[in-house]
Amino acid sequence: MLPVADARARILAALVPTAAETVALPEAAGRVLARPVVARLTQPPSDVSAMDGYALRAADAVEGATLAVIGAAPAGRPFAGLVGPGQAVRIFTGGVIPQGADAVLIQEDATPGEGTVRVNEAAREGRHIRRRGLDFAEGETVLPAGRRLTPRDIGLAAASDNPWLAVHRRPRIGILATGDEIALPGDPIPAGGIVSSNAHALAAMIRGAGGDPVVLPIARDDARAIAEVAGTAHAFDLLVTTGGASVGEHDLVQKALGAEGFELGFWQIAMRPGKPLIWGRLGRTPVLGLPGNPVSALVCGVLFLLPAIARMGGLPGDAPPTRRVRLAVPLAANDKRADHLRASLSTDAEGRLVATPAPVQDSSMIATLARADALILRAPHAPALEAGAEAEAIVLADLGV
Ligand SMILES: Nc1nc2c(c(=O)[nH]1)N[C@H]1C(S)=C(S)[C@@H](COP(=O)(O)OP(=O)(O)OC[C@H]3O[C@@H](n4cnc5c(N)ncnc54)[C@H](O)[C@@H]3O)O[C@H]1N2
Ligand code: MOO
Repeated sequence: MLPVADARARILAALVPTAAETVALPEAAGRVLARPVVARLTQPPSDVSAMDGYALRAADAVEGATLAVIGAAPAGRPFAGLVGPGQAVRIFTGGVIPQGADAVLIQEDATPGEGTVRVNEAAREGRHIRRRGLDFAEGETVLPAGRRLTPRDIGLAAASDNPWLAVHRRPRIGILATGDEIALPGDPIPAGGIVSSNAHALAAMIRGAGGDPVVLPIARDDARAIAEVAGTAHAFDLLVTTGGASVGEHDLVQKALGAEGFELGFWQIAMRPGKPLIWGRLGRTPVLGLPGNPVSALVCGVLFLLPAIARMGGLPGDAPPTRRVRLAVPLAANDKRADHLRASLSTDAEGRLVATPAPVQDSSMIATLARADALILRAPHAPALEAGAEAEAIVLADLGV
């Protein structure tokens, strides 16, 4: 059985980022840049005033002086003339500093007269002037490739006059749920059957992580039904299956896809839940075979599918971030499989996170997973821990899961 980190490294090594597509700015938030964004202009384009007041020569602006006001420079309407000795131009925030002026006297420090202004406080050279190019210059790379675009980045792309951006295409991911016993929510449920939750939960996880999920019709537990989807695999950047990953006679995913040319990368991870995870390739399409148990499928989604989507979307695809928590109860020593205990979080009097594991950790219990805030990580053979001891945990809300 493969360690979790090795499995993730092998999955990430086999994936490549999707090609670039061009999208308009309103579509670009949350997408990952495939090419850098280069400023198409200099910002600000000229020296401009940072305040409402008077543009003048600092040498003239001594306390008590009266200057002639020879014009105005509102934002967007520069004053064409020259500011000479003893002169000033009325200026407003964002207005271009007229030639000859080297300071701005704010209006709170001035008294306007008839075509004049009295200086009540001396102005310093350069004061309240934003220099040309203060923010960025034409030709400068303002956003690097590989960056997930924040709303602030969208503002910068707009300010630098880039209405279209090259971003990685959303990875298109097929989801195939398998099993004779499963039915879609709302459909008739066969005797002894259950309603499929995995495909819906995985689709939501994929969409939230920036992928484009396609839920395929449920495949029955016979080799022909599963093999049928092999024909559609080429349409996807990744095919995710759930169920049929384990060792029973009805666990057919490897066998059925094998007849269609499936090449196994690895199978079985030293982890709980999620041991029977399958990784391989069908033609050019990578295949991630998740276990059928809902908690196993979704924990594997957090540990392997989210990094895979990040990698295909143009990001590095790191391990999920963890935080240090304190245990509310003691934990027994762990066995040889890395464990991921579903836990609720609270905050103690010192503001530290405290984790309480659910009393029953069965991998079929979707309600327990839905109510959990975190997965407490237990390394293989981790020793027993006292209540109050520290542990690492994945906080599910950190991942939007
Ligand atoms: N003898 C052994 N038995 C099992 C082993 C093992 O090592 N030796 N591994 C166990 C572990 S661990 C897991 S996890 C499960 C995973 O098995 P499969 O991936 O083959 O999943 P299924 O048998 O198809 O289903 C398991 C369970 O999950 C339910 N299921 C399936 N699909 C869905 C769905 N789309 N939505 C909700 N629930 C689903 C299914 O009804 C079963 O109850 O194997 C253990 N067995
Ligand atoms: O690993 Mo299974 O996922 O323990 O139920």
